[in-house]
Amino acid sequence: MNNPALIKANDIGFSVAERQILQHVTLEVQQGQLLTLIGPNGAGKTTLVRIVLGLLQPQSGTLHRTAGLRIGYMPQKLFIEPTLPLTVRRFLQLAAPGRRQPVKPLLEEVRIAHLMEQQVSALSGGELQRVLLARALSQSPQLLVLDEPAQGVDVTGQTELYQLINSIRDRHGCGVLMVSHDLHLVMATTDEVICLNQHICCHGKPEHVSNDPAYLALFGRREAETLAVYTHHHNHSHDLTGDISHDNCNHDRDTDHG
Ligand SMILES: Nc1ncnc2c1ncn2[C@@H]1O[C@H](COP(=O)(O)OP(=O)(O)OP(=O)(O)O)[C@@H](O)[C@H]1O
Repeated sequence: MNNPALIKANDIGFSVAERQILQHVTLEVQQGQLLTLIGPNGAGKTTLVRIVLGLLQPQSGTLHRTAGLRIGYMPQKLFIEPTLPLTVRRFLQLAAPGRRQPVKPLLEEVRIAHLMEQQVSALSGGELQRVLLARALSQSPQLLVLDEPAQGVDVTGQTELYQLINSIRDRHGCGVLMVSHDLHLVMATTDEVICLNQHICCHGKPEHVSNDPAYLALFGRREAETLAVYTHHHNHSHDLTGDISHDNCNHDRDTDHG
């Protein structure tokens, strides 16, 4: 794909209180590209997303965004006070007060127009995720950043949601940076996958990554995925904090075959 890059992160490093959270992370998202970030719990995915959004400043490396880039962000968690009377319509109006996009087409796009007058507190997990997606779309984004958009959604609903995200990408031609735990569910719709565990363990087309030894070491066993207990057995190891305790791997963008 040779579309213009919307964001370019180069050799990003980030640490908190001397604990390295990310190191040597390089990636770019192009217009119309769907890039999935995959990695175990605590791998640094949300931290990287927050750096891309400009909410965190990396200690090393550079992040370049296209001038004036409009980003629609769907956070991993959004606490909405359950006792607050708030309809879906009002919630979306509050999300983009300056832009005042009509709410109905947004909800039609995510296929929940019938829920416009429903209380947000009464939504199912899958419905809430679609409302949050509509909220991200209310920014007319050139780049959609989705942090585990399918969490709290059953497997059938997850597949539908990923298909919906893909169709939104096709319709709007926006770039998508998406965090996911399950490569198998996103494989069909993802252009490129980056497998992150503090550094980039491997990257490439989904079929390539799914056969990469580093990916298999992290995610190979389905039961391990189900239990969200991940092991990491390539040519270096991570201590309890996730730090690399010894390593002879290549820390640049090239694949780290474990
Ligand atoms: N502000 C912070 N202070 C201290 N540690 C932090 C901070 N933010 C993140 N971390 C740590 O950095 C690591 C990476 O966190 P992050 O949320 O980016 O991981 P993740 O890959 O998104 O995980 P998950 O899949 O569980 O959501 C975690 O071990 C987390 O505890």
